[in-house]
Amino acid sequence: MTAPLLSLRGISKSYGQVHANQAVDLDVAPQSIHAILGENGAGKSTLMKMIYGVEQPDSGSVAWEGEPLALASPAEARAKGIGMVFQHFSLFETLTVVENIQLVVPGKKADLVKRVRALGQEFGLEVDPLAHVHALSVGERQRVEIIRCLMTSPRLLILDEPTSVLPPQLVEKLFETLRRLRDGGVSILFISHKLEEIRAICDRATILRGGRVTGHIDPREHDAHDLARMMIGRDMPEPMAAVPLSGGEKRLEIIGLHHRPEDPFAVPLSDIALTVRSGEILGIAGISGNGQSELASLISGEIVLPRDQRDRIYMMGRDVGRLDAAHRRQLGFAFVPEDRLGRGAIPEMSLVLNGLLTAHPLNLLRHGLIDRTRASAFTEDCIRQYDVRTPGPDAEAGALSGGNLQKFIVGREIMLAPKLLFVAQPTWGVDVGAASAIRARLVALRNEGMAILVISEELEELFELCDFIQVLHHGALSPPLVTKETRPEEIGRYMIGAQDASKKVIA
Ligand SMILES: Nc1ncnc2c1ncn2[C@@H]1O[C@H](COP(=O)(O)OP(=O)(O)OP(=O)(O)O)[C@@H](O)[C@H]1O
Repeated sequence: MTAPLLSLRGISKSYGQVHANQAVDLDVAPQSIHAILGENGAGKSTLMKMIYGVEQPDSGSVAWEGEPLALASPAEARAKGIGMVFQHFSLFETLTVVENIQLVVPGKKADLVKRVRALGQEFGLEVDPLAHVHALSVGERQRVEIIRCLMTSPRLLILDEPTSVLPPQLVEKLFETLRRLRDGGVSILFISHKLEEIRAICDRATILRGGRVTGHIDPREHDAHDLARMMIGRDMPEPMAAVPLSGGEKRLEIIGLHHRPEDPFAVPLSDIALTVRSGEILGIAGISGNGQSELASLISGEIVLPRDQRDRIYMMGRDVGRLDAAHRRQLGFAFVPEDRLGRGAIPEMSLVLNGLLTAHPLNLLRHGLIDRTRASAFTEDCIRQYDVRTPGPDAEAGALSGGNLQKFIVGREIMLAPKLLFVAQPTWGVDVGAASAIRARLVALRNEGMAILVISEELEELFELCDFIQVLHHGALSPPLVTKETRPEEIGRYMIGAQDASKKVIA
């Protein structure tokens, strides 16, 4: 093998009692796309943070082109030619796209605007350089992160789950970008839970389990089942079979909803209509930035409708358009937002307190004070049932790995036993084993009569979960399509606004 670009030997890192990485060896060859595989909490992000200078190893050595390397900060890593796109974004919401880029990339604003547009077009990462970040969807924010990284011309690019919020069309485009970068001399470290993607794009893979390397392989020589087994150490759980539709009562109904958000960068919604009944799962497909976050805010109650908009949103038979989130929850509504660190959890607070945020009605308070015993018991139950890997209920939410925090939030909301559950991006960042466990749980709840609404950019996920799918495009929803009778390409056509077929639409 040619001399490695980057070489790690015996790298270890602990956080208190948690051994996030133990004696990790890794060689990244020049011009390679190298996958780092492992279940939630296996230590992938920690390892990447050490390579990028965000964290420093407790022991072990790093060599860059054969020379010893010790990085005290990301700025030093960037100066060496190492760039990283994080799983959780590091953009300032109140600044525009180009202002965020200016913080890292030197240059005049006007020139940077031009470069952002040009790079966006070249790599299928279009985003308005003058838009404010707070008005962008998760998918668009990720595009900004990737563009910002490419603008520093890295020799090693670290991508932590880059495809998790990209629609299928853009994943293929991103892969073309990555191949082009590799052919141009850049090496890429690629973290993903999507095993088919790893097989499609990576030429090497290193597998981590419990912070240790369990193998270095060529992923093209193994099928996805093999890879999953190596990662989680056992076979994948079987999908849960859905019982026939019950035709139950309407738990969510939206009728002719128009909404023009105050924010000029947000997507206006027009004539939204959907129904979710007890015992069924409705999925909303679509490319991010087509109105998903606006629709989610209106359903969750984060935004209430103006006085003149009556009879637009019904939950459990009640007009809830003017009710806030807390009142909607009182009716039996629960919600998992897509943005787990901003809306789903408070990173600086313990899991117990994060549990209380929405689960306090489950008798976790006494005389207006927190009942520690019950609150801890609730949190421990959630940790156990949803296989959340953490030292315990007093751990800070922000210290959990991304997938483990997602499992915690999904678990907390399901444990409220809602009549209507709304989940945005249910398995974003969750490893394959845990993702199939979450999906199986959602189908089981549907079988027991819960009404479930799911927003996801992953078509495969929607096809596995949903009875019906509607597609959101430019703020308008397609009619409901019966999942069993619909092919993914048909959904794809609605996603890009090229479909007008009315067949297979339910009455
Ligand atoms: N700042 C921190 N403080 C305490 N523990 C931490 C911290 N960062 C990571 N950990 C712990 O280290 C372990 C490895 O976490 P890491 O984020 O590297 O996992 P991961 O493989 O990237 O997981 P995921 O796929 O869920 O993103 C986990 O048990 C996590 O809880």
